[in-house]
Amino acid sequence: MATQGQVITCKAAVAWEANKPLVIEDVQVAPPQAGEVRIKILFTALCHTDAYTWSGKDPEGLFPCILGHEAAGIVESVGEGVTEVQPGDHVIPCYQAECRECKFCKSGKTNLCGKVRAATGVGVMMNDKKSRFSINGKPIYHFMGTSTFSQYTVVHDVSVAKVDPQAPLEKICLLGCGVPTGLGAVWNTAKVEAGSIVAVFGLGTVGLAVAEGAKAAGASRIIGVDIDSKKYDTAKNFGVTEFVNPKDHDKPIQQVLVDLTDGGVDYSFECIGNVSVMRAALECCHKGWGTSVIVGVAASGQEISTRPFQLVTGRVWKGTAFGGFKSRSQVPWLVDKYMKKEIKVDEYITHELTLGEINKAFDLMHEGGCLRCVLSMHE
Ligand SMILES: NC(=O)c1ccc[n+]([C@@H]2O[C@H](COP(=O)([O-])OP(=O)(O)OC[C@H]3O[C@@H](n4cnc5c(N)ncnc54)[C@H](O)[C@@H]3O)[C@@H](O)[C@H]2O)c1
Ligand SMILES: N[C@@H](CCC(=O)N[C@@H](CSCO)C(=O)NCC(=O)O)C(=O)O
Ligand SMILES: [Zn+2]
Ligand SMILES: [Zn+2]
Repeated sequence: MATQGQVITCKAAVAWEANKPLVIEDVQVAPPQAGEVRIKILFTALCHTDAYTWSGKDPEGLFPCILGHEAAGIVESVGEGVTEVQPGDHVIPCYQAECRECKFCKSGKTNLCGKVRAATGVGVMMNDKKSRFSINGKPIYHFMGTSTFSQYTVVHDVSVAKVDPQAPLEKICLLGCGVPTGLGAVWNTAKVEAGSIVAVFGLGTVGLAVAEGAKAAGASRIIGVDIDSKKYDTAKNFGVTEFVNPKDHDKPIQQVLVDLTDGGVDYSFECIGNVSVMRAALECCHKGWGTSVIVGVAASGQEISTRPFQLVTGRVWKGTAFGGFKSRSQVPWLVDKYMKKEIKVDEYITHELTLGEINKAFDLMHEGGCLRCVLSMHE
């Protein structure tokens, strides 16, 4: 291939500083080194975690950087020793790696992987602890090991899922984060059983995917909780059977839910990133067995609290990263499920823009009507 082994200059949205508009720059992308893969990103969506890091509240946030972690593309070239993908393969970059060799991967207890996490947390590649992105010699940090707001990116080979080439990349890019997170929170982390009563706090993409997962698991009631009542109409299509707006009640929301459910829900999911809501989500769980899963990402310095008595009396507090899915093994399986129409993806896409319109896309994210906005990277 003509570009193999060469530096590629392409367009990328660079976050120079926290909260300052992203700037479309000509960025130099170095060739992949051993164990690395260079990907032509065709489509990327925006996730609230990109906005979180951009806001400056992420303790791992480094600037200047290239954000983005929910994308799909085609392998352009691979570094030495890469065997599982080759140029031309259709792939989804995975911010949660899966090396299949480390203590985490071999534990059988978690989807977290330890192989490259230290490097991805400080915005560099593991080989030489340097970035593959630069602008006129000035390094630009990677983000979450993916940096998909660039027409080309370099990732570790343990962070690439090879997927069905028939699958539409402009849709399956969503399987890089939000949708699997919600589905997996229900199926892998909570393991919701048929007949369960479920409460979902926050009806954005992640919360709606929780509802979808709970419906598939056979939940008998799926109670959506959101401060925006307009969310209920859409949420019904994803399985939400009842809706509660905390603003319509004088009582604390946990009490409202306990009263509605004869003592509390079997499972609750916090899909917002608000530590007060995390407490409410735990405390609305049924005594003796109710389990609450934290999915939302809260800002640096925020802490959760509750009376220990809540746990002493049998409630369980858990969290989930990427819904507990093993990325390289299970993202292709999720793509296949989408192709068989067993899970929704298209329904979460409310807007489509281009890379050049990325700041507008971030503005849209803060509007109630936006679930996922997909950017076409080469228009
Ligand atoms: N753990 C993971 O692996 C993982 C993966 C993806 C996203 N996330 C996180 O999940 C969270 C949700 O992501 P999203 O894309 O669905 O976000 P979103 O902003 O689209 O959805 C959040 C919803 O919460 C509602 N809300 C806000 N404050 C509320 C309150 N006090 N009470 C009730 N509802 C409230 C909003 O109206 C909105 O509908 C974010 O924090 C994101 O960073 C975590
Ligand atoms: N740097 C952040 C981490 C935030 C966080 O918890 N990220 C989630 C993914 S959010 C995707 O939209 C996650 O999977 N965490 C596990 C991991 O990062 O290994 C902070 O410190 O707040
Ligand atoms: Zn995300
Ligand atoms: Zn591993």
